[in-house]
Amino acid sequence: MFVVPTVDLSPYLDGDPGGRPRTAIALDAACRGVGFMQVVGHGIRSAALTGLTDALDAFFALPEDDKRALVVTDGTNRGYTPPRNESLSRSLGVEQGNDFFEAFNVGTAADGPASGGDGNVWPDLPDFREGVEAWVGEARRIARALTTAMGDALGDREIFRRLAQDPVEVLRLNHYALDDLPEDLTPDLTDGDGPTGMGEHTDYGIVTVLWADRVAGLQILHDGAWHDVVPDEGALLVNLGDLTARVTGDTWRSTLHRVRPPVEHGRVRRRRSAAFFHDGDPDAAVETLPLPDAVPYLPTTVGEHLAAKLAGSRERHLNPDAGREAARVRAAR
Ligand SMILES: O=C(O)CCC(=O)C(=O)O
Ligand SMILES: [Fe+2]
Repeated sequence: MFVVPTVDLSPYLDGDPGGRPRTAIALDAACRGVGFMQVVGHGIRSAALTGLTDALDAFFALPEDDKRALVVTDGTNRGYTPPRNESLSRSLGVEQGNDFFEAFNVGTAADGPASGGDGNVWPDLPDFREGVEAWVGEARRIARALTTAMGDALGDREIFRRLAQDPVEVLRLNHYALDDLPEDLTPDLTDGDGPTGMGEHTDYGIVTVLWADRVAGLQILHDGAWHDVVPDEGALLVNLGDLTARVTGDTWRSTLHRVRPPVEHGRVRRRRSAAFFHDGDPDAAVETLPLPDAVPYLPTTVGEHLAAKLAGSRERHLNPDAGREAARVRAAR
């Protein structure tokens, strides 16, 4: 049976440091096998989660015009993304229609606008910014603990920290809801088989810390088949991104995933998620470590790699430099 392994991160947070070797071993197994894990022992207080979900609900309930006023056009990965504006599968060089998710992004100065600053825009909603920033603080704390544990598991505690002194970090709030099913999709839809909320992709960075509703929809590719994944009660999902696959020469996996929220009685079931991408410093060099089974990638920098991926998903240029991931998607079709 397919299982997403559980990793207790508390020894790397406020738990007993004596538990670290055990956590590092469990993490290594999860990273080699599935590339996704259920993370428990993260210590996030329920108030922080309520702050996040209240902010998310308030934002996506705004009138369309208010949301569209927060579309950012300077090429940065910020602000509102209306439905059907992106195609995540193009970040892999795979052609597909546009995804129906809508999203809102905030991030750090590391990939902010050329004019300086973090480039964030904020809706005029009480407590929104506080709720989102508090969640970013929690997700960042978890990402740091994870990269320390990942370093331990590879025998070099600082390996990922060296790539992320002042990193690109983006929080994307995702909302999957469709008032009307698009006509061109309706004939194919039976209960349980949804349209593409978010196309198949790998995440771009080092590691992703994902909170999601306990509603089906997230599917991950493992051993050539797509599997539904729902977070365990109180758990966060964590997955590895392409930069980690590059560093480890695919010893650890940047797992393909997609979102197809279920259709119930002819309607898509609403689903929410918040993905925190911990992506590294733009000018950090990314090279494959000499691990026993590593299949080396050509050296690149964090910035060059992210630019190629975002050009695919946002500007619809098929990414020609993602051959290994694209081959896996095609093989599963
Ligand atoms: O909504 C989800 O569960 C996954 C979102 C995701 O994969 C992403 O934002 O990169
Ligand atoms: Fe993702």
